[in-house]
Formats: sequence, C-alpha cells, structure tokens
Amino acid sequence: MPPPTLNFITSNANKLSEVQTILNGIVPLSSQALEITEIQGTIEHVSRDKCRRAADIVGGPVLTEDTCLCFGALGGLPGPYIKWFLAAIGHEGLNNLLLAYEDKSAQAVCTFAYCEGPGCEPIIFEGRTTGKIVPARGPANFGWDPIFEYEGETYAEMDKAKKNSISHRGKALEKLKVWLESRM
Ligand SMILES: O=c1[nH]c(=O)c2ncn([C@@H]3O[C@H](COP(=O)(O)OP(=O)(O)OP(=O)(O)O)[C@@H](O)[C@H]3O)c2[nH]1
Ligand SMILES: [Mg+2]
Repeated sequence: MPPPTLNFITSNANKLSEVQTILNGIVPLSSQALEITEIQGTIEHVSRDKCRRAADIVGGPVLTEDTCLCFGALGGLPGPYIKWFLAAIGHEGLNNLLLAYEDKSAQAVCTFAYCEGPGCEPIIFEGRTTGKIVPARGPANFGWDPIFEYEGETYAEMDKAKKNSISHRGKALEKLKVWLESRM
C-alpha cells in the first residue's frame, strides 16, 4: 500500500522546498501556505499546539513543523521565538547577543508534528544539530543559515544536499520516515 499523502502546512517556502527535496520519491506531499497562530512555551508545547490548530483549520490530517534556534549561553533562547528575534535584530544583532559570552554554541531544533485530524493528539518527530553562531557567511536566502556554522561551514555555505544530510530538518524527517514505514 503506498503511503498516504502528507499535507504540510507552512507559510515558509524555504522549509517547504527542503521538505519536498528530502521526502521526494518517498512520501507524496501536498501543502497549504497557512500562517498558524503560535503560542509561547516549550518547544514541544508550541509544536503540539500549532499542529492541533492546523488540523482544526484544515479539518483533516496535517503535518506541521516548528524550528527553534537555541543559544547555549542563553539557556536555550531565542528558541521558538527566533523568527521574531531575527526580524528585529538581524544576523549582526544575533551575534551581538553572545558578545558577553565565550560560549557561542547553538542548537538548531526542528520539530515536525503529525495530527490525524481535529481532536487527535499530534505525534512529534524532533531533530537537533549542534553548531555555533558566527558572523554571516554565504548567501542570505534562508533565515539564519548564514550565521549557523557546523563543522567549519555555515548552513548557507553548504550545498543543499549537504545541509539536508546533517540538518535539524533532515534528522527530524528521518524519524518521520521510519514512523511512516512502520505504518505501511
Ligand atoms: O536559516 C534558517 N535555516 C533553517 O533551516 C530554518 N528553518 C526555519 N528557519 C527560520 O526560523 C524561524 C522559525 O520559525 P517558524 O518555525 O515559526 O517558521 P515560519 O513561521 O517561517 O513558518 P511556519 O511556522 O508557517 O511553518 C523562521 O524565521 C524561519 O525562517 C530557518 N532559518
Ligand atoms: Mg511560524
């Protein structure tokens, strides 16, 4: 039996493109560009709530994703609020947040959530990649890619296939794939 089509709900074209590439030929994907309200809370709370809201809006099965960038020196912040920090202070401002600290480590955390429909409990698939925050290098096509360095290269400097093979998103999708295969 072929796997069911996943309906990925995201307002972010770059996320969608990476997910399409990684799942290409493995899982059929549809998508809707909806902006879902995001609450404050832990990574898991935010992700579960976002997915439940998406399932309520769509009225059926949905896949959602929430990405966090967690600075070691700041106890995990900005975490789920990275989108608003990036918009407000940019790459340089994010670097400046760590000026007072020797520890420049950061974890990129990707949490996919799958919900069967309204009233169902989402299932969570998380991937983490540890790197460090550096002054921007590489093309500024996607969010904070130019300031997240992993083994000497920023995400923005890597070719896409390499990023997908070591990224927070790639790791989370590996777990999703294993789960999907276990259901077939
Ligand atoms: O450089 C990056 N490399 C990545 O791999 C990556 N993944 C997400 N992001 C950014 O981090 C914030 C997450 O917020 P977020 O999860 O709420 O996403 P979003 O609001 O853009 O879309 P969505 O919530 O509708 O799915 C947003 O600013 C995204 O642009 C990334 N930046
Ligand atoms: Mg969002």
